[in-house]
Amino acid sequence: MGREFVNIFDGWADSYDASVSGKDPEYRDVFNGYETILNEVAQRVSGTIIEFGTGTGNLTAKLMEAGFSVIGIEPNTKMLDVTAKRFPSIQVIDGDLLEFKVVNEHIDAIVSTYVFHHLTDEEKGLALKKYANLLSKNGKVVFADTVFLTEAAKQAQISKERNRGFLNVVEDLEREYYTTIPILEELFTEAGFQVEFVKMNDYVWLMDATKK
Ligand SMILES: C[S@@+](CC[C@H](N)C(=O)[O-])C[C@H]1O[C@@H](n2cnc3c(N)ncnc32)[C@H](O)[C@@H]1O
Repeated sequence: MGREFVNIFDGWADSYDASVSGKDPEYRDVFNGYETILNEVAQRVSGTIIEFGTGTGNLTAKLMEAGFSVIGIEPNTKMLDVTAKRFPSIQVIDGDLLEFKVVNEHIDAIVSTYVFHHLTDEEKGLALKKYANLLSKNGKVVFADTVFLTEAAKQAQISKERNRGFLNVVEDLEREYYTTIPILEELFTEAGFQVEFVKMNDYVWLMDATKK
């Protein structure tokens, strides 16, 4: 479940770091302030952390630099290999946002950047309930991802990208499950979290949730 987009990353593993550093004009706005976004996520957590969708390990690096204990979970074999080779001292295991096995660990926080939109809204709700069961009171979920204020704002952004010929971004926005702040607020609250949202760029919002 939630793995329908995993193969797309086979073709992106080698060029992903060029995209996040702004070399792909189509994705420049999506990754605007990428380093700040990763730092902001890392600053809001501590302890033993599950990171979903490690990709090439850029958020993992921030968490490791801060001295945290990281368990990486990544469904794409190529991406998993990149993170595992970059950080041989940590566990990077095959799994996804919904299906993962973490044995005998006390988990303080769950993080991800540019990943949560791979789940439908229904799956997002199931995943958040699963995370709530794994965390103790005051445990944290901190995600950063493309989110829109409203469905109308999403459609306006798709039109803007179509008008400037950024058809890869249009395809991405129409293919995957980019959702809205009110829907996410409801899903986090229903799962037992208190959540706040912080706008990071034209696409990305940070979701900082604390288990009640
Ligand atoms: C856009 S990349 C983000 C990588 C990294 N987190 C970053 O911020 O640079 C998305 C990552 O999520 C992974 N992914 C795709 N579907 C997933 C799922 N259902 N659960 C967890 N990770 C998933 C992809 O394989 C890819 O490594």
